[in-house]
Amino acid sequence: MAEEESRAKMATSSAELLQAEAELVRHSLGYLKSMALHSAVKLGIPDALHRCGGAASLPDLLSTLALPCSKRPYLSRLMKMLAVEGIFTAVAAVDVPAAGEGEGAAAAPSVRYGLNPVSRLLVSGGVSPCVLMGTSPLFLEASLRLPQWFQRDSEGEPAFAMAHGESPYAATGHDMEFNALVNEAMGSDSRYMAELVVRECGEVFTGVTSLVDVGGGNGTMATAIAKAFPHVRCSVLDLPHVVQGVVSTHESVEFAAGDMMEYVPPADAVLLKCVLHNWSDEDCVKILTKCREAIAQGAKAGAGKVIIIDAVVGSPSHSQVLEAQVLMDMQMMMLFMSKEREELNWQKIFMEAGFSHYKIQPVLGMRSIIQLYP
Ligand SMILES: C[S@@+](CC[C@H](N)C(=O)[O-])C[C@H]1O[C@@H](n2cnc3c(N)ncnc32)[C@H](O)[C@@H]1O
Ligand SMILES: COc1cc(O)c2c(=O)c(O)c(-c3ccc(O)c(O)c3)oc2c1
Repeated sequence: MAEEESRAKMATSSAELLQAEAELVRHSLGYLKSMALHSAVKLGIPDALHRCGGAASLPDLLSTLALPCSKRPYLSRLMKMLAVEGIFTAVAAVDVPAAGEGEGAAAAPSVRYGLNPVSRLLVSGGVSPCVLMGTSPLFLEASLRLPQWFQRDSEGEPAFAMAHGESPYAATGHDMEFNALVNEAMGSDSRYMAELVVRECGEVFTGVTSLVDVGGGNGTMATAIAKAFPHVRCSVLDLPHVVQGVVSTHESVEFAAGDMMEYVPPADAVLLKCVLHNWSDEDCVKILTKCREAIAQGAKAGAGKVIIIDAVVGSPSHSQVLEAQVLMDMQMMMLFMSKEREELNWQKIFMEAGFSHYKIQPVLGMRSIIQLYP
């Protein structure tokens, strides 16, 4: 056995072994990337760089952040790591000695850190609440339970519930800080997605006069659709405690309290954004059957459609997109024991719910827009 092992090692070149070791360090310390990103958002670094015109030297950046003197020397380490990971740009600059520093003063090399497309998404108004939710203590504590969760025969109990004694939604019911975090995260994700949907696939709403956003939360997506397409009357269906107290900010957006498992109000089109990935295949069939009944009642015969915004895992154009999809899948498993689905899995659900055909447009990065027809 030992001989076999050493032969296997010899077959692997030293270069490959060293590369493999570096790869393992990257992955085992990968949580430090998440926490460095979390720190950058908490410290307000993307906003600070934005205020500096998009890029700043470390001294300029430090002058806008309220860090204690003892920690100021360490900011360069955080910025260096995040730049290596592609979150910020780092451009070497040469500091010319200030007047009066003397002829002989050496020009000191320095770095200017800047925003790139990734960190620009973290400037206020972007998706930094999603980062804070994904790296929140409640999520991290749940992830620490994963080995125990795999080993324990705990029928139907996700790792989140094993760690906290309740589901994420139950936690939002009494932990106001967590509730605000989840609402801000889902709201920011919807604002950003709505902009892209309107820009990339506005034709989806052609001919639609009424739309119900099922599980539409505080109505961020419905409001964006109503603003972009004034011919669409929108309503949001969500659980009573979610819609209670929500004030509509657009005259053609209404709110209805209800259970999508029981009834979906009639409309030309039904939207489900990031809802089905919380549910089992059987529950998705139930929800989609109610949605099909809603368009059968609300739209002209044969017209009407269900619009799903969710991931379709597999064969994306970028490996980062696949990585994001499988990470979201792990997150769904940890929170709800639900999943992100591949096309064949979706297809089975659509057919069981009585739809005749569907169209997938992979135009939203890790998510797709899927249209279902009766
Ligand atoms: C992951 S959130 C998605 C929210 C929104 N669509 C978005 O993308 O920001 C899922 C939503 O489904 C709602 N929900 C859960 N169970 C529901 C039910 N039985 N009937 C209606 N809505 C429900 C939740 O309250 C929550 O707002
Ligand atoms: C109560 O906690 C929940 C419940 C959910 O149902 C979702 C959910 O559905 C979801 O998409 C996300 C999510 C969206 C975008 C992200 O970048 C991200 O990291 C997570 O988080 C959720 C959190």
